[in-house]
Amino acid sequence: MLTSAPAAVSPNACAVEAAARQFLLSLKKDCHLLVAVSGGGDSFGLLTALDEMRIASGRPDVRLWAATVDHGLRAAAAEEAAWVASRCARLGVAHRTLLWEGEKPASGLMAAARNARYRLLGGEAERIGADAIVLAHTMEDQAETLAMRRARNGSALASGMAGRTLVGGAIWAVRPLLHVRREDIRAFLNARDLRWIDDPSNDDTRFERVRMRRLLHNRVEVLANEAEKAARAREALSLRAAALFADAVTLHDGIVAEIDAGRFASEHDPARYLLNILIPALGGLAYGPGGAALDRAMALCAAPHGARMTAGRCLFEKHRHSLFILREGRALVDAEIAPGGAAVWDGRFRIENRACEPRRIRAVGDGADDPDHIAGLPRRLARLAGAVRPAVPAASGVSCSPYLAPFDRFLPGFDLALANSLAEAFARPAYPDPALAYLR
Ligand SMILES: Nc1ncnc2c1ncn2[C@@H]1O[C@H](COP(=O)(O)OP(=O)(O)OP(=O)(O)O)[C@@H](O)[C@H]1O
Repeated sequence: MLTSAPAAVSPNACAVEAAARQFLLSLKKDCHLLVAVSGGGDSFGLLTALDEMRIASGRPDVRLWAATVDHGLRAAAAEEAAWVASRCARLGVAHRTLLWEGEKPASGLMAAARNARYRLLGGEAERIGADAIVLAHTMEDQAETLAMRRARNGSALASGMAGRTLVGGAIWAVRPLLHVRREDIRAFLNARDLRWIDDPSNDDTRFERVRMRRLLHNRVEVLANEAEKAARAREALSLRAAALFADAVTLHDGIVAEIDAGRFASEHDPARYLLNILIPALGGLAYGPGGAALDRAMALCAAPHGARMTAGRCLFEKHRHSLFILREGRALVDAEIAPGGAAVWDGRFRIENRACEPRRIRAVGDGADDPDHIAGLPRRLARLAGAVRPAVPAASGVSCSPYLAPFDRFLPGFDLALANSLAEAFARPAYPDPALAYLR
């Protein structure tokens, strides 16, 4: 384990105190926070600042917990978590180490580790009854994220990280240091003679983020300002998409979207944004197809009757004035659900098994459903839609509720209104309102 304390002390150490104070003052009374502390300078600085400023800003009612995720990927991780635990004990903050157990994937390890980290933090927040999770992403993280998304998507509409993200449909993860420079956090810790752990992967140029960091040099503030503007533009676009959803989309039985093709063709930007959410919601994937697939789907709005395509596990069909979208009938995988267990099936339905035996969930398949069952749908589409539902026999002890893949794992704050419009149409509860969850 390495700890370090570079000598330079920036005059901006108080930026950390100011951000912590502002955040604390925004919180509801008796707010319970779970601070995600890796032991690095950013998150240890955040915990220290929140602890100190709780008293200094007159918010002793705010209670802090801390958690460290040991991904089980580096030998030193357990020792680092123990170090965080010892620092928390000194501050009088309850701490828990959360271990990522089970098989690790051979590819996509970093994304899987990130998903596991948020799942574990969400579970711990629920266990202790926290009102929000607090993360220590900095201005540098914001600038790197924006630059990486631009490089990947080549889009002028790329945005940075949201100031808050709903995790697992249940708890908001908040980023109060998004406007604070990393060097200021280091200066804050140095001024208190506190040390932290330097994670060696922060210098590992096999990671895109590390390579991007080296390229950015002195563009951090410029990019962070651009991220701020992009966030406002994205939120406005998302609101327009929500209005378009209400006006120009009919959802049949929570399984087929019927789009007013003329409206979509005439409102290109919000329509494209909305399609990139509707497609994964109906296809059961976490992300929309973006790029060329999305352009083809938009072009289909103006195509003649009978035009078809597939993308993002969805079938698209143009009928006179409507574009229909539904899950296509391939790659529907069976799932076995243990007694008393729950799982997400096909990324579209949350299935709970209250029976005493395991239950195997599969798609209804061809020819099993009443083709006229879905009112207002052409018979052939009704039959196709019936076939991609989960087969849930009556009185089997199994219940099934809609799952919105693009939002139920991670919902960026920008999209809250849009997510709630979809939640209502899919007949599922609204997502938690930050104003009720943790804000004053
Ligand atoms: N092992 C960990 N245990 C607890 N919290 C962590 C851990 N790793 C990261 N965090 C939290 O997440 C914040 C961001 O960390 P980091 O920049 O490494 O994550 P990232 O993967 O780049 O971002 P994201 O988690 O949004 O994808 C940290 O400041 C800390 O609050």
